[in-house]
Amino acid sequence: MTRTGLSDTIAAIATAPGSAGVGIVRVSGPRALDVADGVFRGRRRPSRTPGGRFLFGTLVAGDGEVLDEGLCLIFREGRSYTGEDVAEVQTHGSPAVLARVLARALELGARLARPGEFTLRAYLAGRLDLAQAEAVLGLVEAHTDAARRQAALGLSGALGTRVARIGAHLTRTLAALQAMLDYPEEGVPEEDREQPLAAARDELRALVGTARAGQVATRGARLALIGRPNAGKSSLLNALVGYERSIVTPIPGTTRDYLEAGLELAGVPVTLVDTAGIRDTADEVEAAGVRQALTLAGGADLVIALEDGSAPRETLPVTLPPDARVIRVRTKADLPPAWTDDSALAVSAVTGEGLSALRDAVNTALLGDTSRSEAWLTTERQADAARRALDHVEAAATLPDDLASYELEEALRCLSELTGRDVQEDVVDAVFMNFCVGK
Ligand SMILES: Nc1nc2c(c(=O)[nH]1)N(C=O)[C@@H](CNc1ccc(C(=O)N[C@@H](CCC(=O)O)C(=O)O)cc1)CN2
Ligand SMILES: Nc1nc2c(ncn2[C@@H]2O[C@H](COP(=O)(O)OP(=O)(O)OP(=O)(O)O)[C@@H](O)[C@H]2O)c(=O)[nH]1
Ligand SMILES: [Mg+2]
Repeated sequence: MTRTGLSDTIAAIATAPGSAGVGIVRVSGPRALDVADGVFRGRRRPSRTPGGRFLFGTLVAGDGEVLDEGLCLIFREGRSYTGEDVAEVQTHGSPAVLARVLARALELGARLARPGEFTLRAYLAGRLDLAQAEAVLGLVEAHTDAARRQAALGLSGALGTRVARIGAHLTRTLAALQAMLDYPEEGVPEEDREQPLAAARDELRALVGTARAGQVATRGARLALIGRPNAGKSSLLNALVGYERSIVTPIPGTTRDYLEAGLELAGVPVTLVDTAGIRDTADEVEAAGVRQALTLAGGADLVIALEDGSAPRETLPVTLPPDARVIRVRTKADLPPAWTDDSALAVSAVTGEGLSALRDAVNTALLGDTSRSEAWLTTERQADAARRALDHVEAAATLPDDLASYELEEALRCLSELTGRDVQEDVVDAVFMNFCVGK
């Protein structure tokens, strides 16, 4: 479906809807410069202008009415974002102007671009690999610096480089195995096959280990605040977001329905979820809130388990997720402690004590010790391909040479899928489905 009409000339508004300083209509394809000739009037015709130039002039409707003044940028085939002839008409950023310029381009024979079609064309022209195309989408959607950094790394091809390094280890191992099968009497030194295989395995494990951080950085994370009534959950949420989002009273059982608040923690978009205090209760409404709290804890990326530090300790009547997904907090640290526990962070919502240590702990729990300068796996598609590659590599280590070769070839296939050199059309289509029109 995405693959029909790829030699058409396409047009779309490339800037966000609404008023802005400047707005852009982008046209790409074999007739892009003819379309530009029809809508743009300047000292030269776009079709007579070399690539890499821009012209100043007016934008005109079919009946000659001047729509706006603006610029026309000219890119020639082979030296443009899509690889095709491209004309960009840059107007004042008015939705009314942009709508008329686009309408004129369609009148002149362009068709409306499908979502992601400019970037799809760049991919099909070999100007971007699939991981880079995903990074373009990630950049467009990046609302935090952590998301932007990973997308920019992906776009630069850093993920592709990391994957290629693993592929090179696998190819070396395969060559050694092949030599052993072809010339068994000659023998191949142990280090020629064991070492590259171990290197590939270690690097793949590290790469797979970045998937959680990569998805958290791009998609954000949900953090559930869990504890007994009066533990200080709502107060902590308010302290973290910096305003009175949730009702706080000295009465246990204040929060019944859950509520959410968004904030940015260490560059990661975080949704904090305040929940009802967990206890056995005969109150039907409160009991429903308690059940909801347990469900929310189960679905969260990270649970913050709060215990009142100013009162005798009572264990939480719930099974928490594994340690990596829980941060324990002793609340009300401004009051004399009724108990202490080294595994619980002391925090006061009143004085702010411990809040920055809590932010650090959240950051570590979400992003781990993954190096920030290396490219991460940022989509589930990438993570899935890397995990399958790792499975094959781990299988290869335990198998006789001929079967190991097969596993390594499969692993290489998964890696090339990751960067998009060997992917099914429907996988490519699924990636571009998420794009907006104009990208
Ligand atoms: N106005 C505008 N800004 C934009 C884009 C765009 O298309 N238009 N981009 C789009 O998303 C991004 C920039 N990406 C681009 C990537 C390659 C080329 C390009 O024309 N490359 C040619 C020529 C290089 C050169 O002259 O040195 C090439 O690689 O051959 C243009 C934009 C972000 N900013
Ligand atoms: N001194 C002190 N009091 C606190 C602190 N945090 C919460 N409190 C008090 O503890 C009581 C309960 O606080 P909440 O934040 O409503 O507790 P909660 O866990 O949301 O309670 P429920 O919604 O009932 O489950 C209130 O009287 C708060 O003022 C703190 O850090 N220091
Ligand atoms: Mg509350």
